Formats: sequence, C-alpha cells, structure tokens
Amino acid sequence: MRLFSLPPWLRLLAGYASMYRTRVAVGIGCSTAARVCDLLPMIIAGYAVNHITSSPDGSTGFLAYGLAVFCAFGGLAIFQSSSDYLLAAVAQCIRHDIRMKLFAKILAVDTEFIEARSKGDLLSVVTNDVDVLNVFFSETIANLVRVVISFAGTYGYLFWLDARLALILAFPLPLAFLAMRLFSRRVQPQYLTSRRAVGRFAGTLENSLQGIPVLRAYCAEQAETDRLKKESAFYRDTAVAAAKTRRNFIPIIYGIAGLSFALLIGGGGWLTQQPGGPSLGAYTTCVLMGMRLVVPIFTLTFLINQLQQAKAAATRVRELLFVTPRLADPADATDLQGIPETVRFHKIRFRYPNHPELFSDLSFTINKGEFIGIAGPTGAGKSSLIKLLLRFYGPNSGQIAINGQNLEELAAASFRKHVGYVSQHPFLFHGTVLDNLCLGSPEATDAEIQQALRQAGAEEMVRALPQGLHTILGDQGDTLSGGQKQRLSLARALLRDPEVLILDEATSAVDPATESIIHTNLMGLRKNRIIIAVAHRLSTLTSCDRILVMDQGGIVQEGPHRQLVSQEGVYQTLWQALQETPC
Ligand SMILES: Nc1ncnc2c1ncn2[C@@H]1O[C@H](COP(=O)(O)OP(=O)(O)OP(=O)(O)O)[C@@H](O)[C@H]1O
Repeated sequence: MRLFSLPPWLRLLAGYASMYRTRVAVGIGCSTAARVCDLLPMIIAGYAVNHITSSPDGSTGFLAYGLAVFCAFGGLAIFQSSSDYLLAAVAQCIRHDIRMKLFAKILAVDTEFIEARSKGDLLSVVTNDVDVLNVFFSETIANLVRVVISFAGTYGYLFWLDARLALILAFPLPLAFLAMRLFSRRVQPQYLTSRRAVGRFAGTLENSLQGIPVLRAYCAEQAETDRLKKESAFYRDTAVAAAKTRRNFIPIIYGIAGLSFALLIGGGGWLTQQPGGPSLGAYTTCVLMGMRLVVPIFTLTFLINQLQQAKAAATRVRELLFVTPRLADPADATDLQGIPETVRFHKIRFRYPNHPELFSDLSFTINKGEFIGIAGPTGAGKSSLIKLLLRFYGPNSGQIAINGQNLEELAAASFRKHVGYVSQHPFLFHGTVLDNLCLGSPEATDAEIQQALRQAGAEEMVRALPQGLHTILGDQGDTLSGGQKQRLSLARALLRDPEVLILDEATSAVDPATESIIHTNLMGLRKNRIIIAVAHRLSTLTSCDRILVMDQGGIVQEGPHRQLVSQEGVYQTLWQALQETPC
C-alpha cells in the first residue's frame, strides 16, 4: 500500500502502526486465520449434507466431519485470542506513543497557542481522542479483517461452489455500498463536531473546577451549572444527531441483508430443485453462509461508525501535532557562549496577536552584578517584558541580545538553563515540597536545599509543615497560603543558583517583615548575576541598583530610587500614591 495515497488522518495512524509492523502483521494474519476457521464449519456442513444425500443408508465417515468442525473451532479460539491480544497490545503501545508525542508538542508550541486554547480541550485531545484511536487499533482493524474476510471468503467460496447462488446473494450488495457512502458523508461532520464539543465541555469543566471557591463566594453555582449544562447539552445533541444518522442507516443495511437472504432462500431453493441446479449441499452451505453474513453486515455498520469516529479523533490529534511553533529553535540555533553577562533590549516593538501595539520602542541594557527593578502602572507591560526575555513570545521587530547574541538565534534552553524564574502566579505541582523544589535541580544536595529555603525565607515554614519537605502539596499547591507558595517558588528558583534571576511580583503576598529579609538576602546574591524584579510595591525596589520605569510602550524613566523619587514623572506619582495608600 502506498502511504502517500492514504488520506492524511489514515496516513498518521499508518505511520504509528508501522512502528509495530511485525506485531500488526501477525495480528492481522491471526485475525484472517480466525475468520477462515469461522467459515470452515459451514463448508464442512455442505459436504456433510451432500454425503447424506448421495450415500446409501448406514454410510460412515461422519466422525471426520465432526472432528474437522471441532478443529476449526480450536483454530478459531487460538487465532482469535492471539489476534485480540496482539492488536490490543499494539493499540496500547500506539496510544502511549501518541500521548507522549502530543505532550511533547504541547510543551514545544508557542505560549501564545497555549494561552489562547482551553486547557480542558487540550486535555480532551490527549485523553478522549487518543482513546478513540486506541479503539481503532484494538477493535476496528480486527473488525475490518472480519468484514473483508467474511465477504471475500463467503463470496469467493460461493462463486467457486455455484456462481448462480452467489449472484443471487450478491445482487442487492451495490445498494448497501451506496447506503454506506451516504452514511459516511453525513455522519463524519457530526462526529467531528461531537469530538470538538467534548473538548469544549472538558475545557469548561476544568475551568469550573478550578473556580469552585470563586463560584461559592459569589453564589454563582447555578449560573456556572447553566453554562456547563449548555456545553454538555451541545455535546449530547451532536452525539444524538450522529446516533440518529446511524439509526436511519442500520435498517437500510438490515433491509438489504434481508432482501439478499430472502432472494437466496426463495430463488436459490427454486433453482436447487431445477434439473442441473446446485446440489443440496451447495444450497445448505450458501444458506448457512448467507445467514452468517448478517453478522459481518452488522459489523460493517459498526465498523463504519468506528472509522468515522477515528477519523474525527485523528483529525483533532493531527491538528495539534502539526501546529508549527513560530518560536521554536531555528535549525541552525547556536548555544549561548559563556554565562549571561548582558541583557540588551534594542528598539523592541511588540504586540500580542490581534491586540494593539504594547511596546513601540523598548530599549535598555542590564549588566552582570546589577539588581534591576521594573516599575510602572498596571498594564504597562512589565510581565510582557519578562515573557519576551524568556522567549515565551517574540518581538515583532528589534532585537533582544544576551551577551550580544540574538536571543531568537539561540537554542532557548542554552539561555533558560541559566535562569531562575518566579512568575506572577507561582505554580506548584501536585507532589511533595521536595519534588517542587528540585524541579529544575534534581541533583541538589540537602545543604543546597536548606540554603535556598533560608534565602527565600521559607526554612521555618517548611519545617512547620506536617511532613516537612515530604509534605504533599495539593493541586497547584492549594494547601499553602499565597505567601507560602511564593516563598517556595522563590526557593525553587534560587536552588538553581541562576546567573539570571527573574522575579515577577515574587513577594507580593509575603508579609513586609519577611519580604525585607528576602530582599536583603537577594541583595547579597546579586554579585556575579543579574537580578530583575518586577514589583508594584515600590518599597521593595528602593535598594535596587537601577529601576526601569515602564509606560506608554517603553521605558520612560531609569535610575536608582533616590533619583527617581526626586524627579517629576511616573515613578514619583506611583511612589506618592503608595505613601498615601492607607495600610
Ligand atoms: N497573553 C496575552 N494576550 C493578549 N494580551 C495580553 C496578554 N498578556 C497580557 N496582555 C495585555 O498586555 C498588556 C500588558 O500586560 P502585562 O501583564 O505585561 O502588564 P503588567 O505591567 O505586568 O501589569 P500588572 O502590573 O497589572 O501585572 C495588558 O493590556 C494585557 O491585557
């Protein structure tokens, strides 16, 4: 089979199956043998009937027919179980492979894609859609073999046995193929909509579960239930619509099967009685095989159903697998030379997709040994600047350079491995405190862990936890307070002993006394590294070497706190507002 002539979704699945080609081939071979064994008893029955009608009374040899039928069943048992096992095992392997590939892809795609797409929908592709593909490999392939062998075997044998009877049985078949074509065309968009609806429902559900405390606080349970109900109902309706299409199709197929069988019983019976007509044995075999065709015909409806569902699921899997990350490392990416010593933003223009321009001319330089504060009103772009530096997004023009090397031409990991980052919304994974701390530093020693905790003002806090470092944190660290989460995130960043430490509102939820201790610790760490701290609470930036003040798409002021606070401008306004804010 030429792979490139297959439709894209099937080409994707064939590609995965080809990695297990031996097992798939043996599985299909066993399934084929099982179907042959399944047909054999009917053929043997025909011979037995002919034996009865053509032999004198008291003829022997029937034991051989019985034995042959028994052996056929034995073969059926062995081949069927082997094929089921092999195809199920391959299906599990492929499910695993596709899941891992999808997860790797999700990790590689642009932040823009992840931020725009519902997490529940992504989850649905990796779980539900991949499960549908598992069914394709474990059941659909076996069903396909069942149908092909049953039809080809039955008609092949019957044509050889008596072409007239075979023709009678085959007469209505073109109608069945026409009906199947119509069914496929109608049901495919319904299945695709239905798969997308599952994704949307999963997205809404995930969002609702995360927001349960907010829903409770705002007594919005009913409103959220209604929202979820709408998504669930949409999914239900699309699935029911597909089931309706299938319901309309099944009677047509059974009708055609019934017509086929009726013609055989009536027409074939008449023909058998005519001089020169088929033998009674041939008629018996034909009737038995005709009856057995009902099962494959039913399987065929089932099969088309499964194929259409697999197509819809594979289409969604493909859509995700084939997303091209714009910010992926270029093919000729180079590694950062040495450790980061200078960070330079030069004439950066940047806008989020479909949003107005955020930075029209962002330029600054930071050198090793500096503790830089970033201040500015809400929405000025402080966190966006950090996202550009981490290459979560790319500038529309201008250049970000590390040690003079263009960030976009670097292998991202060669820079990121020098970075410790605490985001505005610190994220902790389900697992122990230790697991979370060692995320970027699996080799860290006990002494290093304790030191990082001390620097982040988290030593006492961790000691007070029920199992200390081995305490399990709930999803997203929900069993900790906001300030505790921030301190653990800071300790995680410090444990990497990074040359570039980026803190985005990293201590905003920590009490002022602890925050002051943390800052003193950080000031002591700035020698030989670059520290960038974004903060609204300007009091935390007063000891910074320099503060970059952002507004209106760029840096509007720059200097140490003392200088800025004495100058008229954005910083002074922010500082005065802070002084006037009642504690
Ligand atoms: N992923 C995104 N897609 C589109 N717009 C975004 C995205 N992230 C931020 N923005 C917009 O970019 C602007 C700057 O956001 P950013 O978070 O960088 O500001 P900030 O200065 O850090 O604000 P704050 O002080 O409130 O944290 C805002 O108008 C925000 O709505």
